Amino acid sequence: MAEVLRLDGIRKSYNVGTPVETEVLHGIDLTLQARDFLALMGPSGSGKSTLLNIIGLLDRPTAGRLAINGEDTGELGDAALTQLRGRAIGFVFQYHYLISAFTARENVMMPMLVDRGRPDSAMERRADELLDRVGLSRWRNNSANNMSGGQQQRVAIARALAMDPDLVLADEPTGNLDTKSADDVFALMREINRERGTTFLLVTHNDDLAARCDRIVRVVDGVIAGEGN
Ligand SMILES: Nc1ncnc2c1ncn2[C@@H]1O[C@H](COP(=O)(O)OP(=O)(O)OP(=O)(O)O)[C@@H](O)[C@H]1O
Repeated sequence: MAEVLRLDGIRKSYNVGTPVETEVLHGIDLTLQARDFLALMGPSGSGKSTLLNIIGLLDRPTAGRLAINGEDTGELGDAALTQLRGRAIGFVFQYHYLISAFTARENVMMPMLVDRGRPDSAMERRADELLDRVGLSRWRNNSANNMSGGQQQRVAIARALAMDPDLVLADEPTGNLDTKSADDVFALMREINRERGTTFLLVTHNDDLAARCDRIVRVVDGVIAGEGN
């Protein structure tokens, strides 16, 4: 099976070279295969967001090796990292970060615009297909600020899929939703994982949702404290 992500001995310190230098990740090893659906859990301050930022190529580790689709990222410069991030990784956050004055379709087109520069009809078709998939066909011309929290999070999921990523990183994607919307949004991610084989890594504090993932990895004080399912 294809290996999407490999972390070997990832360490991360903040404020390096200052008197308050602190190491918050102390050697993380983790492998994700295509089709994995993994919940990352752990107490507040344990290092989950730090780890997610490193996996998402938004921050670099202080030590250790990170490979995406078999490609070692340690040697890549900033431009190459940005390009790899855009093509291989989709992001869903607790707060959707949609552009509120843009329509649902325009929001979903954003990653394609960043990649290709100017809008074209193929982007529109792709955005419409994705909105159809997340159940929002009829809403494509609505501005994001006229949609419910659950609908906005569905738009954010469609946007995360715009570049057909291998890996979707979701940081408490249902943390801001009522129980029913949270359930629907989780079920949608699960369906997409099964249909497309997209790998998902989900940070959650919700035990019920975690129990519905294939793997649960617990981070405590910057180390992996255990894995179950
Ligand atoms: N930019 C930063 N500079 C210095 N310290 C930081 C920075 N970001 C995070 N930390 C520290 O790193 C540790 C891990 O934080 P992190 O946000 O990764 O934890 P978390 O598990 O995501 O927590 P939560 O569940 O509350 O989001 C904490 O002690 C935090 O204070």
